[in-house]
Amino acid sequence: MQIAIDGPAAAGKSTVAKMIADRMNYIYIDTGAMYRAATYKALKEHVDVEDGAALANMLQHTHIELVPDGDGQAVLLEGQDITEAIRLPEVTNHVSFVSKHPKVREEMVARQQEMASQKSVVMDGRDIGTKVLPKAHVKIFLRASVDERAARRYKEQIKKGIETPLEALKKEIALRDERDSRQLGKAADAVEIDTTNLSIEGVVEAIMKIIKERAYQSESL
Ligand SMILES: Nc1ncnc2c1ncn2[C@@H]1O[C@H](COP(=O)(O)OP(=O)(O)O)[C@@H](O)[C@H]1O
Ligand SMILES: Nc1ccn([C@@H]2O[C@H](COP(=O)(O)OP(=O)(O)O)[C@@H](O)[C@H]2O)c(=O)n1
Repeated sequence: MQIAIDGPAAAGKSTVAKMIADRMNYIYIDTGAMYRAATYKALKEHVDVEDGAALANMLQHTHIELVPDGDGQAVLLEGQDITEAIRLPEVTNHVSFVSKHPKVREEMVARQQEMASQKSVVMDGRDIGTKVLPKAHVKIFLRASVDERAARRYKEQIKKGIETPLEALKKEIALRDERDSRQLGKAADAVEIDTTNLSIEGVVEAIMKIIKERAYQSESL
């Protein structure tokens, strides 16, 4: 069983994907964390984020692991825990440059498909329903207005003790939407959910309903 959840930054993908994985007892795979881990390493090793060949070469010697950790998921790079570090603004502001290179995407997509071949998964990202798991049983595309997404990030950062002005977050999200526009895709058979005015529980319930409907449809075939 494969569940694909795509959408732009701060639409709520990882929050609901984790909750769905928990309820279904499936593995959760955060593909954004993999692109973030690659970006973290490129910045650390001074690999030019505009050089696709150099990045692809770097990836050949890069071991990224996603390990279940309590409610969430730890990210290990060559065994080192970089879970927190990959959320820092320096990584966030460079990740779209790394993820735009076709050679980088090819390698990441292959790794993600391999991860999904072993077990039932809920995978979130930008191209899961279109490229990584085109045969996913359930495909969801989450949207929310830029204002709402910026407000969500703002609250999240305040909780972490970081105070970035709301306007700056709004600009950052709008810029990343633009830079990610080629990576982000809504599959023709994806169900779109606008989460702007929905609670987290509301989104989870809507997705659970779709999963149950799909399961019922396949049983009655
Ligand atoms: N429907 C929602 N209503 C309010 N806040 C939400 C909703 N969905 C997610 N959030 C909050 O918004 C923030 C960004 O969500 P996240 O799941 O990290 O988004 P994404 O994975 O799409 O970038 C988190 O702090 C999360 O708790
Ligand atoms: N399947 C994916 C997932 C993420 N990405 C890239 O990785 C970045 C970080 O993804 P993310 O899901 O962690 O970002 P947030 O939406 O959580 O801020 C995105 O801005 C994309 O550039 C991608 O290209 N393809």
